[in-house]
Amino acid sequence: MIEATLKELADVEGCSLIVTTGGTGPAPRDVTPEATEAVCDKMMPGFGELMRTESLKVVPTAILSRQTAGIRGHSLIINLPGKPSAIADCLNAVMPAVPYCIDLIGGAFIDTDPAVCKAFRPKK
Ligand SMILES: Nc1ncnc2c1ncn2[C@@H]1O[C@H](COP(=O)(O)OP(=O)(O)OP(=O)(O)O)[C@@H](O)[C@H]1O
Ligand SMILES: Nc1nc2c(c(=O)[nH]1)N[C@H]1C(S)=C(S)[C@@H](COP(=O)(O)O)O[C@H]1N2
Repeated sequence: MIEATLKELADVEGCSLIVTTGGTGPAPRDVTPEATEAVCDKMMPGFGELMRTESLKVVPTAILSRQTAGIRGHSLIINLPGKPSAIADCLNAVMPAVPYCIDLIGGAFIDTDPAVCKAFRPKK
């Protein structure tokens, strides 16, 4: 079901950015990273690495999240944990790199409010 939803958002709805919440832990029902890998053409391990690194500054149990990210067509899929504070910690960590990543995969041009998050695009 997660796989079908991710495919629909990417292929039918044409979403440039898809974020999932929850299901990244070790419990039997936590299968979001598996569903993400199953539908992606290419994995982006740096996202999970950075999100866990930042989350570790907040909670030692950050290592329990298997969150990852990947590319399907012109869509970037990012896994976030289910806890609202974890969502904020993780999105704040990776968001500056998201617009440029979406540029590189041919998605929509993403602008951010610099007061909230300053997008980083390397100078051409
Ligand atoms: N919209 C929300 N508002 C407040 N708290 C939330 C919300 N969504 C989830 N939470 C809390 O965040 C925690 C983890 O969220 P959630 O249960 O969705 O993730 P999960 O990975 O599916 O977890 P589990 O497999 O343990 O059920 C839970 O303690 C839940 O109460
Ligand atoms: N920033 C942050 N990351 C976090 C947490 C948190 O409270 N804050 N909780 C951890 C815990 S306790 C778990 S079990 C994993 C997986 O959470 P999920 O199953 O809701 O995705 O995320 C981890 N990452």
